[in-house]
Amino acid sequence: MTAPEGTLESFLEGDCSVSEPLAITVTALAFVAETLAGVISSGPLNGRLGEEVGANSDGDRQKKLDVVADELFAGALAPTPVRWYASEERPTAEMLNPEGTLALAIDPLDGSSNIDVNISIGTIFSVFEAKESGVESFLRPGREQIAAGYVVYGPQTVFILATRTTLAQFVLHRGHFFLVSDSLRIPDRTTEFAINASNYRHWSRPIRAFVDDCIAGDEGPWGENFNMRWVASLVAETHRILTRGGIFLYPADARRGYGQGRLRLVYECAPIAFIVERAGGKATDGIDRILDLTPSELHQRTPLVFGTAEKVSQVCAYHDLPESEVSPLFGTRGLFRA
Ligand SMILES: O=P(O)(O)OC[C@H]1O[C@](O)(COP(=O)(O)O)[C@@H](O)[C@@H]1O
Ligand SMILES: [Mg+2]
Ligand SMILES: [Mg+2]
Repeated sequence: MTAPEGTLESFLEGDCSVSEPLAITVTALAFVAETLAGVISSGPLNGRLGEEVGANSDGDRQKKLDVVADELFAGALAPTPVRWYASEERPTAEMLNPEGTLALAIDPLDGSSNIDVNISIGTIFSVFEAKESGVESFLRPGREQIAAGYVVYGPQTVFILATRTTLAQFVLHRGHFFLVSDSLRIPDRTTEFAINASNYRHWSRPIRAFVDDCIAGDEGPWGENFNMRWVASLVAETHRILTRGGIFLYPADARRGYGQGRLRLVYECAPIAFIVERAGGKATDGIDRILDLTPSELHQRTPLVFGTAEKVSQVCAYHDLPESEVSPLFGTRGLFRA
């Protein structure tokens, strides 16, 4: 076994981009992540964690573990410098510590549909300097984040932390998160894409055209074969792309309620975009940079396309193609052929 390089605690102490309030907050998040990892790994021995217990303010069904995770995070963060807490599971931002200087948005449990089937799930978080009100603290462009991260509860429990200057990966081992990498880079080339293909008929023409051209493989304009993955846990897809490259798409589609896709800007897309950019990748809504979008409400959704920079740029280019080029009747998309 490789000797661990140090713990999350020692990393937080030694990294000058981590202020004391941020270090205390991240330590509390890691404490809950460790607790949740234990709860999740016992599965049904802890009762039915995937049981439906209601719906959140956004209309999503809530599973028991969604609620348990939200309460654990809110409880652990209450004595930290977090002034404003915004969660997928709560209608509005809530004040935790009136003296606090930070605002933290969280998807306490990401990938809820995978709870009962023992597939990787996770937590996503985003940190800003707090402003006077909860609304002002979160309804601002994601580029103003001071840190973001995620946890994957999978075969390994992995904690990813991005600050304005660093991106570090830790793995849980015997009660401590150990540093395993501080130089994650998304590979520059990829032939792997991730999208829920069951929605094909609901997509816009540029998205269909891009996916058609990936599926066409070495007979298509890119001249190479692609592989496809869909885990249905954003954290797991992000971690795969951070590790071996790829492109993820959750576009807008024509289904009722999916006009802005499925994923939430404040506590899913913005933190993932912050991490992906730190790793040299790109994150857009298909056209515009995610980190430049200003949300108008806490639970706002946005289409999300992220991963290997070259591929994400190509999706933007498909949106600029003339209608004739993305028409289903157009068999030989000329513009991208070598
Ligand atoms: O079931 P679909 O439509 O493929 O959506 C899967 C997506 O939904 C999510 O589960 C949404 O997150 P939550 O589980 O936190 O609501 C993402 O993790 C995942 O990428
Ligand atoms: Mg989620
Ligand atoms: Mg969730």
